[in-house]
Amino acid sequence: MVSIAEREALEAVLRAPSRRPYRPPTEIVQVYRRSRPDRYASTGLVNEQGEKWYHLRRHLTAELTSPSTMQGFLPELNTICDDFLELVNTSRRADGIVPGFDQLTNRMGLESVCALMLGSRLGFLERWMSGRAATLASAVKAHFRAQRDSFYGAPLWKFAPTTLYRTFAKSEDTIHTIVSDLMEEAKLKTQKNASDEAMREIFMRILENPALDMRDKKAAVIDFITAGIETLANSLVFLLYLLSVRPDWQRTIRSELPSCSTLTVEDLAAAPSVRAAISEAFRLLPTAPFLARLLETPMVIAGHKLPAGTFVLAHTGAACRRDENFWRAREYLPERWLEPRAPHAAALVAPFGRGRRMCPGKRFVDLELHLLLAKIMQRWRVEFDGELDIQFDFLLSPKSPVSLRLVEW
Ligand code: HEM
Repeated sequence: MVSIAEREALEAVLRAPSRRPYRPPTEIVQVYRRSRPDRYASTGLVNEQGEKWYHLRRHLTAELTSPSTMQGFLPELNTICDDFLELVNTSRRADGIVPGFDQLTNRMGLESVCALMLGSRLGFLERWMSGRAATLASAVKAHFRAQRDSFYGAPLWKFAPTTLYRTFAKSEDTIHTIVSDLMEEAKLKTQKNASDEAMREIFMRILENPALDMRDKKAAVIDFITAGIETLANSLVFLLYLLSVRPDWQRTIRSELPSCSTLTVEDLAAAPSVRAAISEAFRLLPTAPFLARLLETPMVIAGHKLPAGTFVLAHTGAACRRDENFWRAREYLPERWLEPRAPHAAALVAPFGRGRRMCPGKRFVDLELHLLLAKIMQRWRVEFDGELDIQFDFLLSPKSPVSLRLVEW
């Protein structure tokens, strides 16, 4: 395995043309799914390679990456964000502190990604979650942790069904069962009530696509849900934490926003300070701080010859913190995105990856983070005491629990 963080090396690896980029799979998912052909026709979009990956990508992501589908989802997303703010408000103490803010953002991630993928609201933002919502939330967490541990720990699970492997299999099993039930329910609801087409568009397109095996459809929903929740939740925590040191920027954001609660694409476009705040948070604290690739052709990097098949970790996050790539690189300065000061190697900021394997959730996340930040700033300013504890948890994650303060303007 080779790690790189130099600008030229990163550009060479991430810009190498490839029709079917090879990202090393998470082996525990691969092994488990191959052992369950009754449930899985493939290892899924995140872990497949080559033609099979291309087939899944083509049929599963067209709607998700379409600007018009996302615009159609905007009214629903406005409501989901408002419900999240209400949940935050009810959890807020008299001094403005919101204990366990990270848990709330996780519920927000679950509700919005499930609404997007299943076309119906599941109740993760209700004050008291249903038993099924709580079970799904903890299975998603266990699934994620087990993947991380299988990646970094001793690979004993490859030789015997260790506790780690059983935990992973149990979480995958729980998620599969719940997602199967939810898909059935969502299908029935859709047949009964065709009024909310924008919200159901992605789900129905996937469900009705004759080119996809039903097992792949379920695996896709599982993969989208598990890929989207922690990433989204962590990004919101990091964004608010970084912004807490810039009360002036918070005031600028607020001054650019209207006071109405339903925000449109035009409202967001008229607030460039929101975009700048988000871009800067992704530069300084990206939840996915590196990208993994397998070289398809031999390459010479910094004078070293690397053969085809080399596993490369491209540390875009580390490169973004170097002064040779960004002016005052270690500081949170959203203004750099409105008036760039050299050096400004914007191409190194790749929180959603690069090329054809880039995150298909990017457009959705962009919209959701814009809405959330705008709505929070309309109502409160954010304060944080001290430093946020961050751990490398497969992704960069805040060490739980996170408490921040939301103060009325
Ligand atoms: C802030 C939130 C998110 C971040 C930072 C993020 C980041 C990433 C990154 C870095 C990759 C790897 C890209 C590459 O190798 O070039 C990826 C892949 C992926 N993401 Fe996301 N993601 C986020 C949210 C989401 C959401 C909400 C969804 C689903 C709705 C999603 C679904 C996926 C899928 C399915 C892949 C695999 C794509 C493929 O291999 O073709 N992600 N994401």
